[in-house]
Amino acid sequence: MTVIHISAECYPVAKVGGLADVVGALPKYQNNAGISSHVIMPYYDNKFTKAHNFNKIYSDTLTLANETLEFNVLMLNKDVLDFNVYFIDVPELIFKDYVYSNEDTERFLAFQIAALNWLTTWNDLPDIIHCHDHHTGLTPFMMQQCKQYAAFKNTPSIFTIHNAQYQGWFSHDKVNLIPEFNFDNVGLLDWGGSINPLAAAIKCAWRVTTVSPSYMEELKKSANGLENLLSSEAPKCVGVLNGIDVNVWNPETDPFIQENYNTKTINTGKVANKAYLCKKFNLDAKKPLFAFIGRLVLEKGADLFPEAFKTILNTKNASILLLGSGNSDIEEPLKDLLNFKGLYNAFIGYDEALSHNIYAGADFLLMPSRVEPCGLNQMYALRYGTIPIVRSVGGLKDTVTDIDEPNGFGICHREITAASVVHAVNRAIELYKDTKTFSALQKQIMTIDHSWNKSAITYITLYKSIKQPVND
Ligand SMILES: Nc1ncnc2c1ncn2[C@@H]1O[C@H](COP(=O)(O)OP(=O)(O)O[C@H]2O[C@H](CO)[C@@H](O)[C@H](O)[C@H]2O)[C@@H](O)[C@H]1O
Repeated sequence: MTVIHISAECYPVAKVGGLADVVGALPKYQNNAGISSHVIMPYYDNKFTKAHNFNKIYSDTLTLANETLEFNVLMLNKDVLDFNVYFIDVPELIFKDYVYSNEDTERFLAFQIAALNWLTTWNDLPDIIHCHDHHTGLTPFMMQQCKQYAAFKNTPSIFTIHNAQYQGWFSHDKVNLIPEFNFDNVGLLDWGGSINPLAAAIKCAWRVTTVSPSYMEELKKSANGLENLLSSEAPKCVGVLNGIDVNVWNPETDPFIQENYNTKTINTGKVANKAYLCKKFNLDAKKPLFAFIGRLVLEKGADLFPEAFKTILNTKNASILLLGSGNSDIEEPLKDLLNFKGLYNAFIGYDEALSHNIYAGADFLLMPSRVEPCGLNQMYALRYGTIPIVRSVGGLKDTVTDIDEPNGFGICHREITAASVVHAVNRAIELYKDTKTFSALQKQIMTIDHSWNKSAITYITLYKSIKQPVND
């Protein structure tokens, strides 16, 4: 069975967030499980592509409205990433040093058209086309409806929703960017008067998955306008919990961290990694270290931090370190807290190596998300013996059990308020003081298996079960 993942991001080639981690890991685990799994992604002019050699394996032109654009398909050898990655290079549109921009309608449509144009030239068509998020949301529609892709009418498409907040909306004025299709079916593209790639994918894909079972249920009640669509398409939708790449995220071998450790050496390992972080960021290593890594947006609950952190820092009972960037309304008050010298620090930006050091050196990881389709950070934290403090929502609800529950190992809260974050942190401080329980918990959480092994097989079972679109 040959599966093609189509995605805007893939770690380590281009990463903005968790989408890259999933697309950079799932194909590896699927190949290990015995199928042939590949990735098609845009070619960006970034650090990774500059450092690697590519073979040009195909060249052609594509039509985008009235424009004819050249494109190339470049290939990176399987030995580099443990799976084949094919890069679509449309020099006029995609060859840039960023992943997302405000020309994305044209860029990602050109990407999807080029990918399908190239795939139609394959002698044996892939068995499954697996698309990820709205940037590839028009692919299931084009496979089903566009004359030039008639070859794909019987090829199952899977669409995974990593985040339904972003839908890729654009005006019907731009419908002519999409290759010719029977205009009677234009309604498949529409939701609420705009072309909505996410909605089109939910309507046209043979199966839809979300990245955790709880998120699937939550979307029926809150999906940025797509609630009714998701409820009516429920028979073809299923939640499959993300996994993590336990080779990339392994405290025993992680090349980014200061001292490698395992369950036997965690005590000294944690102390060394925490000492490094505290020295680098001028924090008090004697206090429990709370960290946050992620986008500074409402979705992640980051707006609760200024008030919550101020209350916590005033007690002088904790050190706090934050890594992320996002809305300036949230960034600014977080920068104002820098006057709590020795107790608080923030790195506003993106730094992959630092994120590994934080998972390794922090005692607790904060995730007060309003919405969390799955969340990978809590699973990375567990693997590094860092106790997650989460709001029980989406994938966080599916992966973290509160210490007061049977077999619990994390700290959970329900409310989305600064006070509930403070309350959760105070519970964590109490736990930290009980050194015996705290230390046993650190060891216990490192052994929880969140590798992709199980979910990679769940996806393969899903692929194999698909005989026809659910609505036929
Ligand atoms: N400033 C920074 N510097 C360095 N690294 C940073 C960083 N900010 C974030 N990261 C890293 O980016 C990834 C974030 O992954 P998440 O799954 O938590 O969130 P995201 O919202 O991007 O993903 C969406 O897709 C994923 C995958 O399906 C879902 O798990 C999630 O719920 C959904 O919102 C992690 O690897 C994290 O370490």
